[in-house]
Amino acid sequence: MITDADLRILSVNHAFSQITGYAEDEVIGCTPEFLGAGVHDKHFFRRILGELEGSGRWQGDVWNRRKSGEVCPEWLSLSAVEGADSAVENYIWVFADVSDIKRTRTKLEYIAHHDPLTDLPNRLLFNTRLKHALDRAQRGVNQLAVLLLDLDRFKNINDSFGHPVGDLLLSMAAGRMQSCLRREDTMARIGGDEFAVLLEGIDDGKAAARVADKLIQALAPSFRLKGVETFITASIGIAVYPLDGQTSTKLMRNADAALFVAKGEGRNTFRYYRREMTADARERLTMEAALRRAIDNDEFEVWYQPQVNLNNGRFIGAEALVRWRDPARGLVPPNRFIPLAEETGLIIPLGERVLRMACAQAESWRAMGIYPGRISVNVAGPQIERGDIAATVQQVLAETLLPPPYLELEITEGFIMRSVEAALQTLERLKELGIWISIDDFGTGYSSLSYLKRLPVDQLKIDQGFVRGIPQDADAAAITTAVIALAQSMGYMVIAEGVESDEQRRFLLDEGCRYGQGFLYSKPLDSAAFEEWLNRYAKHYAR
Ligand SMILES: Nc1nc2c(ncn2[C@@H]2O[C@@H]3COP(=O)(O)O[C@H]4[C@@H](O)[C@H](n5cnc6c(=O)[nH]c(N)nc65)O[C@@H]4COP(=O)(O)O[C@H]3[C@H]2O)c(=O)[nH]1
Repeated sequence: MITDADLRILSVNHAFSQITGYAEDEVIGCTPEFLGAGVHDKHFFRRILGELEGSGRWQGDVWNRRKSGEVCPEWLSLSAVEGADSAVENYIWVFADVSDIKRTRTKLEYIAHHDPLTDLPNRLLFNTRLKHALDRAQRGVNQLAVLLLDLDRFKNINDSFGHPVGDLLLSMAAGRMQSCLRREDTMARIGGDEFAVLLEGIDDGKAAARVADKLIQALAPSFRLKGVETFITASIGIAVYPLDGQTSTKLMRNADAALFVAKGEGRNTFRYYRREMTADARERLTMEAALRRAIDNDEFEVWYQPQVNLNNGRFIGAEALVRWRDPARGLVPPNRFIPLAEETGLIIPLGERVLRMACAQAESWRAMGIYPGRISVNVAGPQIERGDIAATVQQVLAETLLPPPYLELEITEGFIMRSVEAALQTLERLKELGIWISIDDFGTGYSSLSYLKRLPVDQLKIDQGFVRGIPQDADAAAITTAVIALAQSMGYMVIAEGVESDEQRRFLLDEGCRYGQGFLYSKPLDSAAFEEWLNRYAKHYAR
Protein backbone atom coordinates (compact mmCIF):
# COMPACT_ATOMS: atom_id res chain seq x y z
CA MET A 1 0.00 0.00 0.00
CA ILE A 2 1.33 3.48 -0.88
CA THR A 3 0.06 6.65 0.76
CA ASP A 4 0.94 10.26 0.29
CA ALA A 5 2.54 12.37 3.04
CA ASP A 6 -0.93 12.96 4.58
CA LEU A 7 -1.45 9.21 4.75
CA ARG A 8 -4.05 9.14 2.01
CA ILE A 9 -4.02 5.86 0.11
CA LEU A 10 -2.76 6.19 -3.44
CA SER A 11 -2.53 2.58 -4.47
CA VAL A 12 -2.77 -0.96 -3.14
CA ASN A 13 -1.77 -4.28 -4.70
CA HIS A 14 -3.58 -7.60 -5.13
CA ALA A 15 -2.17 -9.05 -1.89
CA PHE A 16 -3.68 -6.12 0.02
CA SER A 17 -7.13 -7.00 -1.30
CA GLN A 18 -6.59 -10.67 -0.46
CA ILE A 19 -5.63 -9.93 3.16
CA THR A 20 -8.07 -7.14 3.93
CA GLY A 21 -10.96 -8.08 1.65
CA TYR A 22 -11.17 -4.50 0.25
CA ALA A 23 -10.93 -3.81 -3.48
CA GLU A 24 -8.62 -0.98 -4.62
CA ASP A 25 -11.44 1.39 -5.57
CA GLU A 26 -12.97 1.05 -2.09
CA VAL A 27 -9.87 2.41 -0.36
CA ILE A 28 -8.21 4.94 -2.66
CA GLY A 29 -8.23 8.36 -1.00
CA CYS A 30 -8.96 6.98 2.51
CA THR A 31 -6.45 7.04 5.37
CA PRO A 32 -5.48 3.60 6.75
CA GLU A 33 -7.23 4.34 10.04
CA PHE A 34 -10.36 2.50 8.85
CA LEU A 35 -8.28 -0.72 8.78
CA GLY A 36 -7.59 -0.51 12.53
CA ALA A 37 -9.20 -3.07 14.82
CA GLY A 38 -9.60 -0.62 17.68
CA VAL A 39 -7.03 -2.57 19.72
CA HIS A 40 -4.32 0.09 19.80
CA ASP A 41 -4.71 3.43 21.58
CA LYS A 42 -3.75 6.83 20.16
CA HIS A 43 -0.36 6.77 21.88
CA PHE A 44 0.52 3.77 19.76
CA PHE A 45 0.03 5.68 16.50
CA ARG A 46 1.74 8.75 17.90
CA ARG A 47 4.75 6.59 18.68
CA ILE A 48 4.79 5.21 15.14
CA LEU A 49 4.59 8.67 13.62
CA GLY A 50 7.32 9.91 15.94
CA GLU A 51 9.62 7.12 14.85
CA LEU A 52 8.80 7.69 11.21
CA GLU A 53 9.75 11.31 11.54
CA GLY A 54 12.98 10.44 13.25
CA SER A 55 14.29 7.47 11.30
CA GLY A 56 11.94 7.22 8.37
CA ARG A 57 11.08 3.59 9.25
CA TRP A 58 8.88 1.65 11.63
CA GLN A 59 8.29 -2.09 12.03
CA GLY A 60 6.06 -4.05 14.38
CA ASP A 61 2.89 -6.01 15.10
CA VAL A 62 -0.46 -4.36 14.50
CA TRP A 63 -4.02 -5.60 14.80
CA ASN A 64 -6.23 -4.79 11.81
CA ARG A 65 -9.81 -5.63 10.95
CA ARG A 66 -10.69 -7.29 7.66
CA LYS A 67 -13.70 -6.21 5.65
CA SER A 68 -15.45 -9.32 7.01
CA GLY A 69 -15.06 -7.89 10.53
CA GLU A 70 -12.47 -10.50 11.52
CA VAL A 71 -9.57 -9.11 13.52
CA CYS A 72 -6.17 -10.30 12.33
CA PRO A 73 -2.58 -9.81 13.48
CA GLU A 74 -0.28 -8.31 10.85
CA TRP A 75 3.40 -7.62 10.64
CA LEU A 76 3.78 -4.06 9.32
CA SER A 77 6.87 -2.49 7.82
CA LEU A 78 6.47 1.23 7.15
CA SER A 79 9.01 3.38 5.27
CA ALA A 80 8.99 7.04 4.32
CA VAL A 81 10.02 8.04 0.77
CA GLU A 82 11.54 11.52 0.56
CA GLY A 83 11.49 13.86 -2.43
CA ALA A 84 14.30 16.01 -3.77
CA ASP A 85 13.86 18.61 -0.99
CA SER A 86 14.11 15.91 1.71
CA ALA A 87 10.42 16.30 2.54
CA VAL A 88 8.40 13.11 2.86
CA GLU A 89 6.38 12.48 -0.26
CA ASN A 90 5.06 9.00 0.27
CA TYR A 91 4.82 6.19 2.78
CA ILE A 92 5.17 2.58 1.71
CA TRP A 93 3.20 0.14 3.87
CA VAL A 94 4.15 -3.51 3.55
CA PHE A 95 2.22 -5.90 5.72
CA ALA A 96 1.83 -9.62 6.10
CA ASP A 97 -0.97 -11.63 7.67
CA VAL A 98 0.67 -13.42 10.63
CA SER A 99 -2.42 -15.18 12.07
CA ASP A 100 -0.94 -18.63 11.33
CA ILE A 101 2.40 -17.75 12.88
CA LYS A 102 0.65 -16.30 15.93
CA ARG A 103 -1.53 -19.39 16.26
CA THR A 104 1.51 -21.67 16.05
CA ARG A 105 3.38 -19.50 18.51
CA THR A 106 0.48 -19.62 20.97
CA LYS A 107 0.30 -23.37 20.57
CA LEU A 108 4.03 -23.78 21.06
CA GLU A 109 3.89 -21.56 24.08
CA TYR A 110 1.10 -23.72 25.51
CA ILE A 111 3.05 -26.91 24.87
CA ALA A 112 6.18 -25.44 26.45
CA HIS A 113 4.25 -24.57 29.59
CA HIS A 114 1.90 -27.52 30.03
CA ASP A 115 2.09 -31.20 30.73
CA PRO A 116 0.57 -33.06 27.77
CA LEU A 117 -0.77 -35.94 29.89
CA THR A 118 -2.78 -34.01 32.45
CA ASP A 119 -3.01 -30.65 30.66
CA LEU A 120 -1.83 -29.03 33.87
CA PRO A 121 0.85 -26.31 33.94
CA ASN A 122 4.37 -27.75 34.05
CA ARG A 123 7.26 -26.85 36.33
CA LEU A 124 8.31 -23.91 34.14
CA LEU A 125 4.92 -22.23 34.26
CA PHE A 126 4.53 -23.06 37.95
CA ASN A 127 7.80 -21.30 38.72
CA THR A 128 6.78 -18.24 36.72
CA ARG A 129 3.43 -18.07 38.47
CA LEU A 130 5.05 -18.57 41.85
CA LYS A 131 7.47 -15.71 41.18
CA HIS A 132 4.62 -13.40 40.13
CA ALA A 133 2.59 -14.46 43.15
CA LEU A 134 5.55 -13.64 45.39
CA ASP A 135 5.82 -10.18 43.82
CA ARG A 136 2.14 -9.60 44.57
CA ALA A 137 2.41 -11.03 48.08
CA GLN A 138 5.36 -8.74 48.84
CA ARG A 139 3.16 -5.74 48.04
CA GLY A 140 0.13 -6.98 50.01
CA VAL A 141 -0.62 -8.46 53.39
CA ASN A 142 -1.71 -11.92 52.33
CA GLN A 143 0.33 -15.06 52.59
CA LEU A 144 0.78 -17.77 50.02
CA ALA A 145 1.49 -21.47 50.28
CA VAL A 146 3.31 -24.00 48.17
CA LEU A 147 2.20 -27.61 48.49
CA LEU A 148 4.36 -30.34 46.99
CA LEU A 149 2.51 -33.58 46.51
CA ASP A 150 3.86 -36.98 45.62
CA LEU A 151 1.74 -40.04 44.85
CA ASP A 152 2.79 -42.81 47.23
CA ARG A 153 4.31 -45.89 45.62
CA PHE A 154 3.10 -44.86 42.20
CA LYS A 155 5.95 -46.85 40.66
CA ASN A 156 4.26 -50.07 41.77
CA ILE A 157 1.21 -49.24 39.67
CA ASN A 158 3.41 -48.74 36.62
CA ASP A 159 5.34 -51.93 37.34
CA SER A 160 2.28 -54.04 38.07
CA PHE A 161 -0.19 -52.80 35.46
CA GLY A 162 2.00 -51.11 32.84
CA HIS A 163 2.55 -47.49 31.82
CA PRO A 164 -0.77 -46.90 30.00
CA VAL A 165 -2.63 -47.70 33.25
CA GLY A 166 -0.16 -45.55 35.20
CA ASP A 167 -0.79 -42.64 32.81
CA LEU A 168 -4.53 -43.05 33.15
CA LEU A 169 -4.25 -42.99 36.92
CA LEU A 170 -2.13 -39.84 36.78
CA SER A 171 -4.63 -37.95 34.69
CA MET A 172 -7.61 -39.17 36.74
CA ALA A 173 -5.87 -38.28 40.00
CA ALA A 174 -4.95 -34.85 38.58
CA GLY A 175 -8.58 -34.25 37.61
CA ARG A 176 -9.87 -35.20 41.05
CA MET A 177 -7.35 -33.05 42.82
CA GLN A 178 -7.93 -30.07 40.60
CA SER A 179 -11.63 -30.14 41.33
CA CYS A 180 -10.81 -29.38 45.02
CA LEU A 181 -9.06 -26.12 44.14
CA ARG A 182 -10.28 -22.59 43.48
CA ARG A 183 -9.94 -21.15 39.95
CA GLU A 184 -7.19 -18.82 41.10
CA ASP A 185 -5.05 -21.62 42.55
CA THR A 186 -2.43 -23.22 40.32
CA MET A 187 -1.85 -26.93 40.23
CA ALA A 188 1.06 -28.17 38.16
CA ARG A 189 2.59 -31.53 37.33
CA ILE A 190 6.28 -31.04 37.97
CA GLY A 191 7.60 -34.58 37.65
CA GLY A 192 6.50 -38.17 37.02
CA ASP A 193 4.20 -38.49 40.01
CA GLU A 194 4.92 -35.10 41.58
CA PHE A 195 2.49 -32.21 41.67
CA ALA A 196 2.78 -28.69 43.02
CA VAL A 197 -0.03 -26.43 44.18
CA LEU A 198 0.17 -22.68 44.64
CA LEU A 199 -2.40 -21.09 46.94
CA GLU A 200 -2.49 -17.33 46.76
CA GLY A 201 -4.18 -14.78 48.98
CA ILE A 202 -4.59 -17.01 52.02
CA ASP A 203 -5.02 -15.54 55.50
CA ASP A 204 -2.88 -18.07 57.29
CA GLY A 205 -1.14 -21.43 56.96
CA LYS A 206 -4.22 -23.28 58.17
CA ALA A 207 -5.89 -22.76 54.80
CA ALA A 208 -3.07 -24.80 53.26
CA ALA A 209 -3.75 -27.66 55.67
CA ARG A 210 -7.44 -27.62 54.72
CA VAL A 211 -6.54 -27.86 51.04
CA ALA A 212 -3.97 -30.61 51.70
CA ASP A 213 -6.62 -32.55 53.55
CA LYS A 214 -9.09 -32.11 50.71
CA LEU A 215 -6.52 -33.32 48.18
CA ILE A 216 -5.83 -36.43 50.25
CA GLN A 217 -9.57 -37.10 50.63
CA ALA A 218 -10.13 -36.63 46.90
CA LEU A 219 -7.77 -39.52 46.17
CA ALA A 220 -9.28 -41.85 48.78
CA PRO A 221 -12.05 -43.48 46.69
CA SER A 222 -10.80 -46.28 44.47
CA PHE A 223 -9.90 -45.72 40.82
CA ARG A 224 -11.19 -48.06 38.12
CA LEU A 225 -8.50 -48.31 35.51
CA LYS A 226 -9.23 -50.46 32.50
CA GLY A 227 -11.13 -52.92 34.65
CA VAL A 228 -8.64 -52.88 37.53
CA GLU A 229 -9.64 -51.37 40.87
CA THR A 230 -6.74 -49.47 42.40
CA PHE A 231 -6.09 -47.21 45.34
CA ILE A 232 -3.54 -44.46 45.56
CA THR A 233 -2.57 -42.12 48.36
CA ALA A 234 -0.46 -39.00 48.43
CA SER A 235 2.04 -37.32 50.73
CA ILE A 236 2.21 -33.55 50.89
CA GLY A 237 4.77 -31.03 52.13
CA ILE A 238 3.71 -27.44 52.81
CA ALA A 239 5.78 -24.24 52.92
CA VAL A 240 4.12 -20.90 53.62
CA TYR A 241 5.32 -17.41 52.57
CA PRO A 242 6.75 -15.41 54.28
CA LEU A 243 7.52 -17.60 57.30
CA ASP A 244 9.11 -20.57 55.51
CA GLY A 245 10.88 -18.70 52.73
CA GLN A 246 10.83 -15.46 50.77
CA THR A 247 11.97 -16.77 47.40
CA SER A 248 10.52 -19.37 45.09
CA THR A 249 13.64 -21.55 45.37
CA LYS A 250 13.51 -21.53 49.16
CA LEU A 251 9.78 -22.22 49.33
CA MET A 252 10.08 -25.13 46.91
CA ARG A 253 13.07 -26.55 48.77
CA ASN A 254 11.37 -26.29 52.13
CA ALA A 255 8.10 -27.78 50.86
CA ASP A 256 10.23 -30.64 49.53
CA ALA A 257 11.87 -31.15 52.94
CA ALA A 258 8.38 -31.29 54.51
CA LEU A 259 7.24 -33.75 51.82
CA PHE A 260 10.18 -35.97 52.62
CA VAL A 261 9.15 -36.04 56.27
CA ALA A 262 5.51 -36.73 55.36
CA LYS A 263 6.69 -39.73 53.35
CA GLY A 264 8.94 -40.95 56.13
CA GLU A 265 6.16 -40.63 58.70
CA GLY A 266 3.81 -43.10 57.12
CA ARG A 267 2.67 -41.43 53.86
CA ASN A 268 -0.95 -40.48 53.02
CA THR A 269 -0.47 -37.40 55.14
CA PHE A 270 0.82 -33.83 55.02
CA ARG A 271 3.47 -31.96 57.00
CA TYR A 272 4.28 -28.29 57.41
CA TYR A 273 7.87 -27.26 56.92
CA ARG A 274 9.79 -26.81 60.18
CA ARG A 275 13.25 -25.34 60.50
CA GLU A 276 14.77 -28.57 61.86
CA MET A 277 13.86 -30.28 58.60
CA THR A 278 16.51 -28.31 56.75
CA ALA A 279 19.09 -29.33 59.30
CA ASP A 280 17.99 -32.95 58.84
CA ALA A 281 18.16 -32.60 55.07
CA ARG A 282 21.64 -31.14 55.33
CA GLU A 283 22.70 -33.97 57.61
CA ARG A 284 21.25 -36.42 55.08
CA LEU A 285 23.25 -34.84 52.27
CA THR A 286 26.45 -35.00 54.28
CA MET A 287 25.72 -38.60 55.17
CA GLU A 288 24.94 -39.46 51.55
CA ALA A 289 28.24 -37.98 50.38
CA ALA A 290 30.06 -39.92 53.12
CA LEU A 291 28.27 -43.10 52.10
CA ARG A 292 29.25 -42.68 48.45
CA ARG A 293 32.84 -42.17 49.48
CA ALA A 294 32.64 -45.20 51.78
CA ILE A 295 31.52 -47.38 48.88
CA ASP A 296 34.42 -46.13 46.74
CA ASN A 297 36.87 -46.68 49.60
CA ASP A 298 35.56 -50.10 50.63
CA GLU A 299 34.84 -49.08 54.20
CA PHE A 300 32.29 -51.84 54.80
CA GLU A 301 32.72 -55.02 56.79
CA VAL A 302 30.47 -58.03 57.06
CA TRP A 303 29.79 -59.42 60.52
CA TYR A 304 28.20 -62.78 61.18
CA GLN A 305 25.62 -63.91 63.71
CA PRO A 306 25.34 -67.68 64.20
CA GLN A 307 21.98 -69.38 63.71
CA VAL A 308 21.38 -72.58 65.67
CA ASN A 309 19.01 -75.42 66.35
CA LEU A 310 17.16 -74.27 69.49
CA ASN A 311 16.87 -77.83 70.73
CA ASN A 312 20.52 -78.83 70.83
CA GLY A 313 22.47 -75.67 69.96
CA ARG A 314 23.75 -77.18 66.71
CA PHE A 315 25.02 -74.57 64.29
CA ILE A 316 23.13 -74.32 60.98
CA GLY A 317 24.38 -71.08 59.45
CA ALA A 318 24.89 -67.38 60.00
CA GLU A 319 23.28 -64.09 59.09
CA ALA A 320 25.62 -61.66 57.36
CA LEU A 321 25.20 -58.14 58.77
CA VAL A 322 26.92 -55.14 57.29
CA ARG A 323 28.93 -52.63 59.36
CA TRP A 324 30.46 -49.37 58.18
CA ARG A 325 33.88 -48.54 59.57
CA ASP A 326 33.92 -44.81 58.96
CA PRO A 327 37.25 -43.09 59.63
CA ALA A 328 35.46 -40.20 61.37
CA ARG A 329 32.36 -41.83 62.90
CA GLY A 330 33.88 -45.18 63.92
CA LEU A 331 31.79 -48.34 63.54
CA VAL A 332 28.37 -47.33 62.22
CA PRO A 333 25.46 -49.79 62.68
CA PRO A 334 23.27 -50.54 59.66
CA ASN A 335 20.12 -48.82 60.94
CA ARG A 336 22.06 -45.51 60.69
CA PHE A 337 22.81 -45.85 56.96
CA ILE A 338 20.74 -48.61 55.32
CA PRO A 339 17.53 -46.50 55.15
CA LEU A 340 19.46 -43.67 53.45
CA ALA A 341 21.20 -46.13 51.15
CA GLU A 342 17.77 -47.47 50.18
CA GLU A 343 16.38 -44.01 49.49
CA THR A 344 19.30 -42.93 47.38
CA GLY A 345 19.72 -46.21 45.49
CA LEU A 346 23.21 -46.63 46.97
CA ILE A 347 21.95 -49.89 48.44
CA ILE A 348 22.36 -51.45 44.98
CA PRO A 349 26.19 -51.20 44.82
CA LEU A 350 26.42 -51.60 48.60
CA GLY A 351 24.19 -54.69 48.68
CA GLU A 352 26.18 -56.25 45.86
CA ARG A 353 29.39 -55.68 47.78
CA VAL A 354 28.02 -57.29 50.94
CA LEU A 355 26.82 -60.25 48.91
CA ARG A 356 30.21 -60.64 47.24
CA MET A 357 32.12 -60.31 50.54
CA ALA A 358 29.86 -62.83 52.33
CA CYS A 359 30.03 -65.39 49.51
CA ALA A 360 33.80 -65.00 49.09
CA GLN A 361 34.31 -65.34 52.86
CA ALA A 362 32.10 -68.44 53.10
CA GLU A 363 33.94 -70.07 50.21
CA SER A 364 37.30 -69.21 51.73
CA TRP A 365 36.24 -70.89 55.03
CA ARG A 366 35.11 -73.93 53.09
CA ALA A 367 38.47 -74.05 51.34
CA MET A 368 40.14 -73.98 54.78
CA GLY A 369 38.01 -76.94 55.86
CA ILE A 370 35.78 -74.84 58.15
CA TYR A 371 32.07 -75.47 57.71
CA PRO A 372 30.38 -72.02 57.47
CA GLY A 373 26.80 -73.30 57.26
CA ARG A 374 24.31 -71.41 55.16
CA ILE A 375 25.14 -67.70 54.99
CA SER A 376 22.09 -65.53 54.81
CA VAL A 377 22.37 -62.08 53.26
CA ASN A 378 19.81 -59.29 53.55
CA VAL A 379 18.38 -57.94 50.32
CA ALA A 380 16.62 -54.58 50.33
CA GLY A 381 13.57 -53.72 48.21
CA PRO A 382 15.36 -51.39 45.75
CA GLN A 383 17.87 -54.13 44.90
CA ILE A 384 14.96 -56.11 43.52
CA GLU A 385 12.89 -53.22 42.23
CA ARG A 386 15.67 -51.35 40.48
CA GLY A 387 18.54 -53.78 40.14
CA ASP A 388 18.71 -57.21 38.55
CA ILE A 389 19.31 -59.17 41.72
CA ALA A 390 19.04 -62.61 40.08
CA ALA A 391 21.76 -61.74 37.55
CA THR A 392 23.92 -60.28 40.32
CA VAL A 393 23.58 -63.39 42.49
CA GLN A 394 24.37 -65.66 39.55
CA GLN A 395 27.48 -63.65 38.75
CA VAL A 396 28.68 -63.51 42.36
CA LEU A 397 28.23 -67.26 42.82
CA ALA A 398 30.16 -67.89 39.61
CA GLU A 399 32.96 -65.54 40.66
CA THR A 400 33.32 -66.76 44.23
CA LEU A 401 32.67 -70.46 43.45
CA LEU A 402 30.34 -70.77 46.48
CA PRO A 403 27.85 -73.60 45.84
CA PRO A 404 24.31 -72.11 45.72
CA PRO A 405 22.87 -74.13 48.65
CA TYR A 406 25.30 -72.28 50.96
CA LEU A 407 23.62 -68.98 50.19
CA GLU A 408 20.33 -67.72 51.56
CA LEU A 409 18.72 -64.37 50.76
CA GLU A 410 16.51 -62.60 53.28
CA ILE A 411 13.81 -60.48 51.71
CA THR A 412 11.50 -58.42 53.90
CA GLU A 413 7.83 -59.25 53.96
CA GLY A 414 6.98 -55.55 53.64
CA PHE A 415 8.77 -55.33 50.30
CA ILE A 416 7.15 -58.48 48.91
CA MET A 417 3.70 -57.20 49.82
CA ARG A 418 4.40 -53.85 48.20
CA SER A 419 4.74 -55.36 44.76
CA VAL A 420 3.72 -58.98 44.85
CA GLU A 421 3.80 -59.72 41.13
CA ALA A 422 7.26 -58.23 40.56
CA ALA A 423 8.60 -59.96 43.69
CA LEU A 424 7.14 -63.28 42.62
CA GLN A 425 8.96 -63.26 39.30
CA THR A 426 12.28 -62.33 40.88
CA LEU A 427 11.93 -64.93 43.63
CA GLU A 428 11.25 -67.62 41.05
CA ARG A 429 14.39 -66.68 39.12
CA LEU A 430 16.41 -66.71 42.34
CA LYS A 431 15.02 -70.08 43.37
CA GLU A 432 16.07 -71.53 39.99
CA LEU A 433 19.66 -70.69 40.90
CA GLY A 434 19.43 -73.20 43.75
CA ILE A 435 19.79 -70.78 46.66
CA TRP A 436 17.58 -70.50 49.76
CA ILE A 437 15.09 -67.75 50.31
CA SER A 438 13.60 -66.60 53.56
CA ILE A 439 11.07 -63.91 54.37
CA ASP A 440 12.49 -61.51 56.92
CA ASP A 441 10.50 -59.73 59.64
CA PHE A 442 7.60 -62.05 59.05
CA GLY A 443 4.39 -61.00 60.77
CA THR A 444 4.88 -57.28 60.15
CA GLY A 445 3.78 -57.01 56.55
CA TYR A 446 0.17 -58.26 56.47
CA SER A 447 0.80 -60.98 53.89
CA SER A 448 -2.34 -62.38 52.48
CA LEU A 449 -2.46 -66.15 52.64
CA SER A 450 -3.23 -66.55 48.97
CA TYR A 451 0.00 -64.78 48.04
CA LEU A 452 2.01 -66.53 50.68
CA LYS A 453 1.15 -69.91 49.20
CA ARG A 454 2.45 -68.83 45.79
CA LEU A 455 5.80 -67.54 47.02
CA PRO A 456 8.75 -69.81 46.26
CA VAL A 457 10.37 -69.45 49.68
CA ASP A 458 11.94 -71.90 52.10
CA GLN A 459 11.72 -70.18 55.42
CA LEU A 460 9.85 -67.53 57.43
CA LYS A 461 11.80 -65.46 59.92
CA ILE A 462 9.86 -64.31 62.98
CA ASP A 463 10.51 -60.65 63.63
CA GLN A 464 12.46 -59.94 66.80
CA GLY A 465 9.75 -57.47 67.81
CA PHE A 466 7.49 -60.44 68.57
CA VAL A 467 10.20 -62.63 70.08
CA ARG A 468 11.07 -59.81 72.49
CA GLY A 469 7.58 -59.95 73.96
CA ILE A 470 7.25 -63.67 74.53
CA PRO A 471 6.08 -65.32 76.64
CA GLN A 472 4.65 -62.51 78.86
CA ASP A 473 3.07 -60.29 76.19
CA ALA A 474 -0.12 -62.11 75.16
CA ASP A 475 -0.31 -60.46 71.71
CA ALA A 476 3.33 -61.18 70.84
CA ALA A 477 2.89 -64.77 72.04
CA ALA A 478 -0.30 -65.24 70.01
CA ILE A 479 1.30 -63.86 66.84
CA THR A 480 4.44 -65.96 67.29
CA THR A 481 2.34 -69.08 67.78
CA ALA A 482 0.24 -68.24 64.73
CA VAL A 483 3.28 -67.59 62.50
CA ILE A 484 4.85 -70.90 63.52
CA ALA A 485 1.59 -72.79 62.83
CA LEU A 486 1.23 -71.04 59.50
CA ALA A 487 4.80 -71.88 58.44
CA GLN A 488 4.31 -75.50 59.44
CA SER A 489 1.02 -75.82 57.58
CA MET A 490 2.67 -74.51 54.42
CA GLY A 491 5.78 -76.62 54.80
CA TYR A 492 8.12 -73.68 55.39
CA MET A 493 10.96 -73.74 57.89
CA VAL A 494 10.71 -71.13 60.59
CA ILE A 495 13.48 -69.33 62.44
CA ALA A 496 13.22 -66.76 65.23
CA GLU A 497 15.51 -63.77 65.57
CA GLY A 498 16.44 -61.86 68.71
CA VAL A 499 16.35 -64.87 71.04
CA GLU A 500 17.83 -63.51 74.25
CA SER A 501 16.58 -65.76 77.04
CA ASP A 502 16.16 -69.42 77.76
CA GLU A 503 12.48 -68.73 78.45
CA GLN A 504 12.03 -67.46 74.91
CA ARG A 505 13.94 -70.44 73.53
CA ARG A 506 11.68 -72.88 75.39
CA PHE A 507 8.50 -71.11 74.32
CA LEU A 508 9.60 -71.18 70.68
CA LEU A 509 10.52 -74.85 70.87
CA ASP A 510 7.24 -75.76 72.56
CA GLU A 511 5.34 -74.03 69.77
CA GLY A 512 7.33 -75.89 67.10
CA CYS A 513 9.99 -73.36 66.02
CA ARG A 514 13.27 -75.26 65.82
CA TYR A 515 15.74 -72.61 64.77
CA GLY A 516 16.87 -69.26 66.10
CA GLN A 517 19.56 -66.63 66.44
CA GLY A 518 20.14 -64.08 69.16
CA PHE A 519 22.30 -62.84 71.99
CA LEU A 520 21.50 -66.05 73.93
CA TYR A 521 23.91 -67.75 71.52
CA SER A 522 26.10 -64.98 70.16
CA LYS A 523 26.09 -61.35 69.12
CA PRO A 524 27.11 -60.63 65.52
CA LEU A 525 30.89 -61.15 65.25
CA ASP A 526 33.44 -59.76 62.83
CA SER A 527 34.88 -62.33 60.43
CA ALA A 528 37.95 -63.12 62.57
CA ALA A 529 35.87 -63.59 65.73
CA PHE A 530 33.29 -65.65 63.87
CA GLU A 531 36.03 -67.85 62.43
CA GLU A 532 37.23 -68.44 66.00
CA TRP A 533 33.64 -69.17 67.08
CA LEU A 534 33.31 -71.71 64.25
CA ASN A 535 36.59 -73.39 65.22
CA ARG A 536 35.59 -73.56 68.90
CA TYR A 537 32.20 -74.90 67.93
CA ALA A 538 33.71 -77.56 65.64
CA LYS A 539 36.11 -78.69 68.42
CA HIS A 540 33.25 -78.82 70.93
CA TYR A 541 31.09 -80.97 68.67
CA ALA A 542 34.00 -83.18 67.67
CA ARG A 543 34.37 -84.25 71.29
N1 LIG B 1 18.03 -56.78 70.63
C1 LIG B 1 18.57 -57.82 70.01
N2 LIG B 1 19.03 -57.64 68.73
C2 LIG B 1 19.56 -58.73 68.12
C3 LIG B 1 19.66 -59.98 68.75
N3 LIG B 1 20.22 -60.84 67.87
C4 LIG B 1 20.48 -60.13 66.75
N4 LIG B 1 20.09 -58.85 66.89
C5 LIG B 1 20.17 -57.78 65.91
O1 LIG B 1 19.02 -57.87 65.11
C6 LIG B 1 19.29 -57.52 63.79
C7 LIG B 1 18.86 -58.65 62.92
O2 LIG B 1 18.91 -58.31 61.60
P1 LIG B 1 17.67 -57.86 60.73
O3 LIG B 1 16.37 -58.05 61.41
O4 LIG B 1 17.84 -58.51 59.41
O5 LIG B 1 17.86 -56.27 60.64
C8 LIG B 1 18.98 -55.76 59.99
C9 LIG B 1 18.75 -55.58 58.53
O6 LIG B 1 17.41 -55.22 58.29
C10 LIG B 1 19.62 -54.41 58.21
N5 LIG B 1 20.86 -54.91 57.60
C11 LIG B 1 21.98 -55.37 58.17
N6 LIG B 1 22.88 -55.72 57.23
C12 LIG B 1 22.29 -55.50 56.05
C13 LIG B 1 22.70 -55.67 54.69
O7 LIG B 1 23.80 -56.12 54.36
N7 LIG B 1 21.81 -55.32 53.72
C14 LIG B 1 20.58 -54.83 54.03
N8 LIG B 1 19.75 -54.53 53.03
N9 LIG B 1 20.15 -54.67 55.27
C15 LIG B 1 21.00 -54.99 56.29
O8 LIG B 1 19.92 -53.72 59.39
C16 LIG B 1 19.20 -54.31 60.45
C17 LIG B 1 19.91 -54.19 61.74
O9 LIG B 1 21.09 -54.91 61.72
P2 LIG B 1 21.96 -55.06 63.04
O10 LIG B 1 22.12 -53.73 63.70
O11 LIG B 1 23.17 -55.81 62.69
O12 LIG B 1 21.00 -55.87 63.94
C18 LIG B 1 20.80 -57.25 63.75
C19 LIG B 1 21.30 -58.01 64.95
O13 LIG B 1 22.50 -57.49 65.48
C20 LIG B 1 19.14 -60.12 70.07
O14 LIG B 1 19.16 -61.18 70.69
N10 LIG B 1 18.61 -59.00 70.64
